[in-house]
This record gives sequence, C-alpha cells and structure tokens, in this order.
Amino acid sequence: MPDSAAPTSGRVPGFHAVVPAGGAGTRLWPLSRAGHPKFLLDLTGSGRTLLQSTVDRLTPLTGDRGVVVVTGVRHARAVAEQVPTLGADDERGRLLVEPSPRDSMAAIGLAAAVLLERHGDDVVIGSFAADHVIDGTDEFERTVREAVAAAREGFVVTIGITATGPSTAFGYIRSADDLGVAGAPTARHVAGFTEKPDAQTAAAYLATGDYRWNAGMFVVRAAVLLDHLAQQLPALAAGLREIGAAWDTAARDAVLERVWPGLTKIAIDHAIAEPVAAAGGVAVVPGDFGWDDVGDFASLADLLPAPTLGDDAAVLRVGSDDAFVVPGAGRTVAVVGLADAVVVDTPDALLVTTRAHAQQVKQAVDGWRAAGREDLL
Ligand SMILES: Nc1nc2c(ncn2[C@@H]2O[C@H](COP(=O)(O)OP(=O)(O)O[C@H]3O[C@H](CO)[C@@H](O)[C@H](O)[C@@H]3O)[C@@H](O)[C@H]2O)c(=O)[nH]1
Repeated sequence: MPDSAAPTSGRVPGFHAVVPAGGAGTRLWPLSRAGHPKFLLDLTGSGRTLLQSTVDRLTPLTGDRGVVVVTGVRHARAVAEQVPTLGADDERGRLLVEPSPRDSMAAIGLAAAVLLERHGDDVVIGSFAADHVIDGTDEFERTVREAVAAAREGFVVTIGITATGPSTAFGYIRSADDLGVAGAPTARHVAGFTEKPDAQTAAAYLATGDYRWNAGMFVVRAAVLLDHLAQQLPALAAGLREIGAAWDTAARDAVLERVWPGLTKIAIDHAIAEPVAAAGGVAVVPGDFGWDDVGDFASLADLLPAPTLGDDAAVLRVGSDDAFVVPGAGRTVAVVGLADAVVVDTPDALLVTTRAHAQQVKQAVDGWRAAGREDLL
C-alpha cells in the first residue's frame, strides 16, 4: 500500500492506548500531593485535569473503549471518577489497579498482558504518560498513526520530540537511517538512547542534529513487547503473562497477591528500549508538536498564557510582572520587586521560591518527610 493510502483520520483499528498514571509530581508541591498528584489536577486552567486531557487526546485514535489507565490503589477511585469511560466496575473494565508501584515496565507490561489476552496477537499498544501537556493535536495524531504502522512491522517505536533546548530532565534518542516502512514515511531506526545527560552533553547532542527528546511514548505490538521482555527479564515477563491470563477471571486477586510483589522494579527504558535498540529493533517517529512534562513550576509558568494560575484578581504585582503566582482560595497575594518569584498558596502550605530554583522544590518535600510531616506530602 503506498504511503498516501494510509488513513489520516479516524480510529486506528486494533490500537489501544495505555496511560500509566503513577508519578507523584513532587516538584509541583504543594499543589501536587501524594493523595492528589499532578495527573489529577487541572494545571493549565482548561477545566480538564492532565489525565482527562490525555484521555481526550487519545480517544479519537482508539475509540471510546480503547484507553486503559494503570494506576495505584490509592488513586483508583479518583481516576474512575475523572474518567467514567474506563468502566471501572465493568467485567472487562479498562482501569487496571496495581497493588503497589513497581515502575513503568510492570505498569505498561501489565496492560500489554491484559490487552493481549483480550484482543489477541495483533493488538498494538501505545503508552502515553498521564501528566504531560501536548499542543498540536493533528501533528500528534499523525505521529501516532505512523508509529502504529511501524509497530505492526515488529518494531518498538518511540516518538522523538524536536528539542527546544539542552534539557537535562529528559532522555535523548539518537536516530539513524530511514526505516522504509509503508505508512511510516518519517520513521527512522534508533541508534541509541541516553537517559538524562548533563547540560554539556545535551548541548553537544543538539549540535549534531541527530538527537530528539524521548517523550516516554512507546508504540509496539503487545506480543512483541512481551517477547522482548522474555529475552531480557524472563521472570518479569512470565509473571506479567500469568497476571494477564488471570485478570478477567475469578483468580485475579489471588494471582496478583502471589505474583505482583516479586516483579522486578525497572523502567521500560532500561528493560526494553536500550537493549532492543542495541539490537536494531527500535524505531523513532519525529514529533513536531509542542510537548512538556510539566516537571516543575518554571515549566508550568512557561506553558500558561499569563503568570497566574487561578484568580488573577487576587494577585497584586509591584515590579514583579512575571512572578508566577497561584493564589489560594480566599486570600490575596502581593508580590513586590521579585521578578523571578514563584508563590504557590494552599490552605495548609505556602511555597515561595524562584523560577531558577524550581527543580529544588523536591527538596522541600524531602525535608517535610524527614521532619515526619507526612500530612504535608
Ligand atoms: N502506574 C504506574 N506508572 C508508573 C510507575 N512508575 C512510573 N510510572 C509512569 O511511567 C512514566 C515514566 O516514568 P518516570 O519514572 O516518571 O520517568 P521519567 O523520569 O520522567 O523519565 C522517562 O520519561 C521522560 C519523559 O517524561 C523521558 O524523557 C525519559 O527518557 C524517560 O522515558 C510516567 O508516566 C509515570 O507516571 C508505577 O509504578 N506505576
């Protein structure tokens, strides 16, 4: 089939999206807390939480019943309330609840194993984080359609974001020659991954023109993913397959209780992407859409059209036009002479920092934890 014949709109048959919702978002404290982390929050003022926006973005590609969310026990109820289409109480619902966090390979592998059992050998899955912001729906959809086409040919496919600077917060993908797969004209082979390099290395990468940011999106046939895992980590693959086979049966809870705690904790990047790329089995589709993982208040401030999140009338600025302010309910905030300030007010905790120090907010969370203030986390 010539490339021009590949469908460019509508649902992609046999494609299911997997949304791992596990991150704590500690650099966005005190908005993001362990009990209501970043993905459950409306951080962009759109009226939809990051999780809801993620599902909204994927649904045109998968159809209403084609998105699976994998989350922990603690957040299952809130996720079910925010995304009723997951059918949490249905026999074959699409809300998969992990007994405990065992990192991204187990989360995505669980969904792969369940979907393989339900839909058979040809099912293609794509994993997309629950807490990223994307601007440019058409380009996102184009990229995913190409990724699915390449995945059908047996590749593990990543999406490589055009880097806008030498970020040290992301992994980098080095692309090689054209993949030459019908329906995926822009896909290339991946030469390798580097996880979160230092600033100098990142700048050197960008100068070559061969590197893109790894957005943590992986598109692959579920059967291929589990076969690769069986090569790399046979016990983890076998455990996930056993759970997948039991998921829609009365044995689910007993199998989960016995098998889940023993699963290796490892990120999908290390378990699959890096070793499979070394063997030539990974492809990248370049994605020229706006993408941000909203890692801290500096990136959140850059995303928003105005430097206030919430009630702008509650904020008074004197010589602080760009100060980023999140006023708490029922209180006003005045910022005087602090251009770079970040002020985030909530009922029980107030954060004052600067954009330049936004990455270090995690240390405040660590500090409260060390002080035994679990109530603030
Ligand atoms: N359900 C569930 N999800 C999890 C768990 N652990 C991680 N995840 C999810 O897996 C995804 C990636 O995990 P992180 O641990 O947050 O990875 P990272 O440090 O952000 O790095 C990865 O993503 C970056 C892009 O945001 C990439 O740049 C980087 O290369 C890498 O792929 C996120 O969506 C996170 O919610 C878990 O135990 N359970």
